[in-house]
Amino acid sequence: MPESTEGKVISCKAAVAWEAQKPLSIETIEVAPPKAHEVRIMITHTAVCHTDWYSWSGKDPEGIFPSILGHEGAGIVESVGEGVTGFKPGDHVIPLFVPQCKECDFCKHPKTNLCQKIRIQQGRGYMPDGTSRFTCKGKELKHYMGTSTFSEYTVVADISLCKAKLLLSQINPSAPLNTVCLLGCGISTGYGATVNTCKVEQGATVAVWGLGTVGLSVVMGAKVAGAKQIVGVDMIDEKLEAAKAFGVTHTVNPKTIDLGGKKLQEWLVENFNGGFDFTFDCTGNVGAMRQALESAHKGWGESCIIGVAAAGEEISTRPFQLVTGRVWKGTAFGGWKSVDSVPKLVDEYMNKKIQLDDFVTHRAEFDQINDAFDMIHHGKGLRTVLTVKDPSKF
Ligand SMILES: NC(=O)c1ccc[n+]([C@@H]2O[C@H](COP(=O)([O-])OP(=O)(O)OC[C@H]3O[C@@H](n4cnc5c(N)ncnc54)[C@H](O)[C@@H]3O)[C@@H](O)[C@H]2O)c1
Ligand SMILES: CCCCCCO
Ligand SMILES: [Zn+2]
Ligand SMILES: [Zn+2]
Repeated sequence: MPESTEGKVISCKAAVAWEAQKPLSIETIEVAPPKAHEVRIMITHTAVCHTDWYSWSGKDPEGIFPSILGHEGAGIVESVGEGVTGFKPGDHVIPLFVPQCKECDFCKHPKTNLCQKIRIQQGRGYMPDGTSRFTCKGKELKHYMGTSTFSEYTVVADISLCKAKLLLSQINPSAPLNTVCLLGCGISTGYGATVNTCKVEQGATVAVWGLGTVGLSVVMGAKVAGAKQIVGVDMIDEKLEAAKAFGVTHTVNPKTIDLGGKKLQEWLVENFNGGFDFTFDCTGNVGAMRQALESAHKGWGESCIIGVAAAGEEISTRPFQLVTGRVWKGTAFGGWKSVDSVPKLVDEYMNKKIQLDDFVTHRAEFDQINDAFDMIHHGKGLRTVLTVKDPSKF
């Protein structure tokens, strides 16, 4: 049994983002013990979400450097700070970039999951007390999205963490951390956008722009909800082909389709019975967002923005699109009240109501993190899951 590290600074490996667009550098960093209402976690596995790449690109105002990025991870509690009651060393956990304090006005409101308790400091790259737990070569490193999973050890607020199990059952030892880490962001988001934000119903028609992990989890949610038609839109033919296995019934490549001089949304409205009950943007491209809105059915169509556009980008449409009954909305983390919901998603996976395994197209070692960034940026595969610190090896 390794010597206890409780209360001590831990030196460990991390992928440091020193500057925007510079390859992440595997360094030895120091991780301070958790303060009150904080938890220190050994990260066993993490994936790379497109948002990690977006923040790394320098276009994200909350992409601060130097920092430890990463927000789609899972791990094991190493130690807890004063006042933490819901976690103990050894618990299997998933860090949450949307916290749930259950005290703020947002947590108390049924229409949102956007807990605001630690929002300001999290956006500044700090823990709730306004300081960092990370240093490297004498320099302070910022936190990211309140999770920073690109490190063998990280520290999160206790309201930004949930157990990888249902709240009422014992720890679900069979929940594989190397797969349920995906519930930390992309899959929970797309699935939640469908079942929470839009409440897609049996027999609905759906169109999804962007067939990456988020888009395909929208497709999975639409299938679970009983949609009768799911149109997938992507510019990469391999993505369109792969999407059929997830439940897409029709595919459209905006780059190659013959629109007869029409806009894509006009063509879709003409060829798909006046448009769709629900459309989703999972690209981050404001042009695609407009196509999605204007492909929603007149009178009742709803369009949901999930994609994160570059800072300063704006969306536009003619007001008449909304006057005639279309609804434009958006979602963060699929509307899930995170601490309460993610353990239930773990069980939905374990009970085969939703699937995660097919979203893992690559597995790699932590040192290969830059390859994973390159792959997500070039639309190769879906999720690469990195083994950060393998618990079986010590
Ligand atoms: N709102 C949230 O809570 C939340 C959560 C996770 C991810 N995101 C965002 O969702 C988006 C998707 O994330 P991901 O990890 O699935 O990314 P991804 O890169 O795996 O998938 C994006 C897909 O969109 C396609 N695409 C890009 N531009 C397009 C266009 N104009 N028309 C059609 N297809 C286009 C790409 O080919 C790719 O297949 C990103 O913007 C990400 O930042 C938001
Ligand atoms: C808060 C909405 C953006 C979060 C994107 C996570 O990938
Ligand atoms: Zn994400
Ligand atoms: Zn709250």
